[in-house]
Amino acid sequence: QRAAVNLSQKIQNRFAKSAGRGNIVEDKSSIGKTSRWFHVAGLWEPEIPVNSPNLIATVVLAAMILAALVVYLPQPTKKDLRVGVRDDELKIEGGNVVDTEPIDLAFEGLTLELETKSGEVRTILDGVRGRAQPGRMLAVMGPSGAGKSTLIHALVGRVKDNTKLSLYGRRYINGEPVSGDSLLPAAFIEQDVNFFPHMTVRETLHFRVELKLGSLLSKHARDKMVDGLMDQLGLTKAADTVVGDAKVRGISGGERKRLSIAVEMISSPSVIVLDEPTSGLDSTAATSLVQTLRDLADSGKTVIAVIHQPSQHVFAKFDDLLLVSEGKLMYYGELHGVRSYMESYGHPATAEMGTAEHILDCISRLPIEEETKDEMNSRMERLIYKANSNPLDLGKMATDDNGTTEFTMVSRGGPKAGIITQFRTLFKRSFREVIRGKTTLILKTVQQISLGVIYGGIYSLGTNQASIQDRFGLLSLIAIGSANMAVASTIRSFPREKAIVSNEIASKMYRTLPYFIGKALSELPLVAVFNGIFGTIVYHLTGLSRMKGKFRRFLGLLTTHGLASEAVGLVIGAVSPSSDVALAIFPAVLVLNIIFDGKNISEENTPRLLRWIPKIGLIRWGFEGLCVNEFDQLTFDTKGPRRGPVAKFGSEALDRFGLGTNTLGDIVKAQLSITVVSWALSYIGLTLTGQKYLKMQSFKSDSD
Ligand SMILES: Nc1ncnc2c1ncn2[C@@H]1O[C@H](COP(=O)(O)OP(=O)(O)OP(=O)(O)O)[C@@H](O)[C@H]1O
Repeated sequence: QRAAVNLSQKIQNRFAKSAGRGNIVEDKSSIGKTSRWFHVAGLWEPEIPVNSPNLIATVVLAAMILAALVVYLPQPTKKDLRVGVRDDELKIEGGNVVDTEPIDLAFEGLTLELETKSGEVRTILDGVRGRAQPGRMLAVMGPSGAGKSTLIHALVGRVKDNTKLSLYGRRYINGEPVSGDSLLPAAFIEQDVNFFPHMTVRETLHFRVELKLGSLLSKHARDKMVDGLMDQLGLTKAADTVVGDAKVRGISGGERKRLSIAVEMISSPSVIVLDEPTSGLDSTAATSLVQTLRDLADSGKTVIAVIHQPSQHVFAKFDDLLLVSEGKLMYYGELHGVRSYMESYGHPATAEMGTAEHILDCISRLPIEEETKDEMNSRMERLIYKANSNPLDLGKMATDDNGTTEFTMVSRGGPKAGIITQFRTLFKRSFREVIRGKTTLILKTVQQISLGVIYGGIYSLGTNQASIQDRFGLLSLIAIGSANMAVASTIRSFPREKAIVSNEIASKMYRTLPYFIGKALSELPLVAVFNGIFGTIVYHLTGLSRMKGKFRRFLGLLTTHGLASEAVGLVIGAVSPSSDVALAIFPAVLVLNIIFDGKNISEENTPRLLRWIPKIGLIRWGFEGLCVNEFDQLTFDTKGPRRGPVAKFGSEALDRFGLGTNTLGDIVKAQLSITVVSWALSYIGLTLTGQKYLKMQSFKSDSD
């Protein structure tokens, strides 16, 4: 008995010490107003001499200002355009975008080298040349891995920046050389274009038209343009169907391809470059899509498309052909001449064999019929030699300076739409996505209700001493559970959205800031609703305190906690290149947050270097807020079952974990600070991780 009394005394002493510790740092009156704010946000620690948290705040603010300056200050125009080719300044006449000037695109010496892990250099493209002209369609064909996709990315200036890659070559537009860092003003349609799945075809086009042409067109003219584009690309039937994705049933594969062309056609670009537009389509859909491209070419556009195993119908719609194999040019010329060309080099096709199939056989390093290995190699060498030595007119203009002066294509200015239109349009899109994801909405509702019922079925809080432990346990689980859910759902969806958004920002449709504000605000109502559902059930079933105002404050605190958690999810998503990376980072972030949630490790025993973590801890502030709200003014029976020392008042119970030194106001401010700083970090992350492209250096031989 004596030992038990001693132990109890020891524990009480320890708690008393812990309660005292809660007051050690707390002479807030001596801290100025601003410092107090930092203190609340966990960014100020008066008694730590090296003020690292404060340093973090300063660095974050400085980085934000720098990022804002980089993004918002007018970018200098590199060099004026010397020829009639325009940048992305659009001209509008009679409510329509005036067709941009036809573009004749020629290229030579396109070479891409990759430094492999062993230090060797692998040549992915090897001096490819060719020409694409207005009113004509150029097909790029070759075996798998030949370099077709790389070639068209290089042509438009979109080979992703990578220190292991070196890109060489020269491009000419209407005979004049363009600089290596020029992004061609071309519609570039990748193989898989991502769209927001819950928007209809019409809404997707409206969104783009509004942001791309902004105030240049009236509402009526914008509607007319959207109808015109749908008509031109055969999308009228699907106008009011949602676009969909792998999970959401939407328009067909062919219609998706058409939509990706339609969104690029808004600014009526002169060049249309497509990476395998027919892949995944049946032969009727493929033929009909290529006919649409044919119509565009006939209207004066320059069309370049990588095609894979085309049917004879599809193949015959092209005018010119560029064949590559192992990164080397195998043929460039008119399409109708290729069969006889191969025949003239000793590779006749049987009558029943399709031309496309035959030429792929001719340019693949695989034996044709009885061919020996040497014969196969000599066939390849002969074709490579001929393709590269045949004279080719690139339409180069004679210039005084031997064509060495390049002109740079730059996109002048920022988005066409004003900042308010950008914000309004982006908010509308985000909100629509949030509320139209019916399956997600239903699942989340069921999830919140069942969680509330589970907690309600387990916990039954009274006012005895044991209920103190139950209260702490329940509130801790609520804080952990709702943070986990909010962060996880944000990082699952955001990286995919980021891919779309980064492209849209890169094409100067809008700025990062209005996107962020629109996204954050659009999610707020749903955070409040779901927390409301869960909070109402759990609050009433478990028997949390019914004192006046506490339930309302409980819901408010859950909402600010949810908001802060979503913001943290956004940072993880913004700095991660993919969902997989984000999901890999997430457990570590969550575990750290749980460890330092305020009750799992005491402040005294926290390694000194890690003491800043609880100050910015998501769960710590959520847990503390819920506890302060619940225990405030609560009294407990001093008899009956108990865990640890007796606490008559709620404040004594709070003291056990060193809680209760911050007011609810302080806690909400801390949660809002976490939210704002997380938004700022995500904004910086998104701005700094924007896509960069490799600059094309002049010919390989020049630089060797
Ligand atoms: N950034 C890169 N890093 C490493 N290898 C690359 C890179 N870009 C291209 N390659 C390699 O270059 C080769 C050509 O790739 P590319 O995608 O251009 O081929 P493709 O002809 O379009 O093939 P497919 O028809 O199968 O799509 C491939 O072997 C690819 O792995």
